[in-house]
Amino acid sequence: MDLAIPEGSFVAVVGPNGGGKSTLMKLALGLLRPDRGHVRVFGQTPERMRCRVGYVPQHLRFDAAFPVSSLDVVLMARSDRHWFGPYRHEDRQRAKLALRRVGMAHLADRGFSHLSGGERQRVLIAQALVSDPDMIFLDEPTANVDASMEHEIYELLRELNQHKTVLVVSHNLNVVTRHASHLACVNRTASLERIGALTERQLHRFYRGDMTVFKHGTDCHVLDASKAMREPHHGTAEGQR
Ligand SMILES: Nc1ncnc2c1ncn2[C@@H]1O[C@H](COP(=O)(O)OP(=O)(O)OP(=O)(O)O)[C@@H](O)[C@H]1O
Repeated sequence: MDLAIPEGSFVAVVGPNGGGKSTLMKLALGLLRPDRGHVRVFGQTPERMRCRVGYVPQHLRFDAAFPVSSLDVVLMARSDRHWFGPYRHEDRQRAKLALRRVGMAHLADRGFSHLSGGERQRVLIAQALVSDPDMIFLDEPTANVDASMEHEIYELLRELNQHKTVLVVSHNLNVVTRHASHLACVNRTASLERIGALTERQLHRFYRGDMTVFKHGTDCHVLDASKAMREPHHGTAEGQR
């Protein structure tokens, strides 16, 4: 694949299971090394630029039932700065600020295991934000949350996108196409398109199966379900928002 992510964009990474979405993110983070070719992040190797990239992985990296508070979870992202000794005042201030940015300051002392799925996801986003990265990668951040929390999380990402490049893996095309500026279709290869330029045929090619594309209204986010049922291929060839 040959892919260049424009700075400041909001990229939804889509594609079938096993297509390579998580692998692509891990390559860009320097967690995996490519067998061939090279990856550059802000013109440097991913390892050197890791401090400028925040990451919310697909699966929790620790036991969610472990007795730690929301603040502790966010602070964990600062632990690599000083392996010995307690966190510094600056670390705590940054962690509190990150929790405030995701609307979780009031639950800073609550046990992580006592949070709802959506609240946990927000804390994990705060963890990725604590060092104020220029780019944030999120791997299926709304996999276990309801539609309303999913909407809230995407609104938050859109807000973050005012100052940061955002890459989010999702299987919910209907939601991501409302928020993202670009779609990266990944299925062993990859292509990047502005949302408005993507065609239904391209999506078929990447998913290799049947799928229906809905055209979002430009001034209204509520689909008329009965109309959609009568016109199942509402989005037709252009299939954009
Ligand atoms: N460490 C690894 N070593 C070898 N193969 C791997 C490794 N990690 C993933 N793979 C394989 O690479 C392919 C792509 O996996 P990846 O997790 O990137 O897919 P994905 O698009 O994120 O899938 P999903 O939507 O199911 O999360 C899969 O066939 C997977 O089995």
